[in-house]
Amino acid sequence: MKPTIASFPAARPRRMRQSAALRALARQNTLTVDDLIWPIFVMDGKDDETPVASMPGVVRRTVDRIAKAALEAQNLGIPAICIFPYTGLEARTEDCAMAWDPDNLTNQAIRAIKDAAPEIAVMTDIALDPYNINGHDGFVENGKIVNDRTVEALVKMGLAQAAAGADILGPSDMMDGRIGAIRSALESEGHQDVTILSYAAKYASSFYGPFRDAVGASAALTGDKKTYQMDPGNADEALRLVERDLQEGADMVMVKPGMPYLDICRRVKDSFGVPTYAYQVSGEYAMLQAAAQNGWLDGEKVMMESLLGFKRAGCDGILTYFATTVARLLNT
Ligand SMILES: NCC(=O)CCC(=O)O
Repeated sequence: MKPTIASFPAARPRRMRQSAALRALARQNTLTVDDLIWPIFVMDGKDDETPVASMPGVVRRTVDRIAKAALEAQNLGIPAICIFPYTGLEARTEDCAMAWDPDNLTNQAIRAIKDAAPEIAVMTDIALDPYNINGHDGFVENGKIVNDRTVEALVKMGLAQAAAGADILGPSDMMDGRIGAIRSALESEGHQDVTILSYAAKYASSFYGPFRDAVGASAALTGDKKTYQMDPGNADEALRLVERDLQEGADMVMVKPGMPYLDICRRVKDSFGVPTYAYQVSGEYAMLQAAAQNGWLDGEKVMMESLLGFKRAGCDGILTYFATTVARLLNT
């Protein structure tokens, strides 16, 4: 589209910026509570929570507290909540069997949320890393992360989450062929209405550091995830992966991290026009919070501006640790 504009002084673009009223009328993108997905951390125990040191304002909660938090989120109008389990070394094994245990932390949390806050959509994470002794998203054989055997395990993990009542499955593992395998298993096991939000373009990023502290993965992880997550220099590959995941049965797609990858969000939205999400990851959150705590940035303003940026880049929603803070602000 090429806008037709007069030349100066007939055109004075500042006219439309002169008052809050005119700016509001002309504003193309806005952030609403409907755009938010709230990632939360669940841990073992009862009626307890512990702060995540590298993510000021974020806590890990026991299942009962997760249920309360979900109800609070539902009351704020937040449409979805995404569960990540905190797992110590004792939950981690070579065969990752806990990942598809019907009573693992995630599945307990799904049931508790469904009970306490039935209207909020429950999203999960599918990857073996919380239960893997070496912290990888897939099985490791002779130093290599193996694809096809991992996909079989991811299918079991997804089916257990669907059986527990998850509304949105989020395969974040970046193995090849997992979306198709999960989709056909859901079909044949009677879970045809369960949606898949594929982490289609997930980059091997250094912005995940605080998250790995939050879920207890920092100590477990050996090496890096560069053989399965995307190279930060690539853009066209993201479009190929999104297209593939859509063809395999994803309902929604995600770009991750968020702020450094807004170009990818825009290209994905323009190319496919499907529900597109970005994950404003832990490092992005930590960065903004640290600067705000030092008085170097206005925390509230940069929070809102950073999230509006995702809307402008074409996203339909954002996974953000700021979700409840933003919702409260938008609701006042
Ligand atoms: N699979 C989930 C993540 O890797 C989250 C990353 C983050 O928030 O840094």
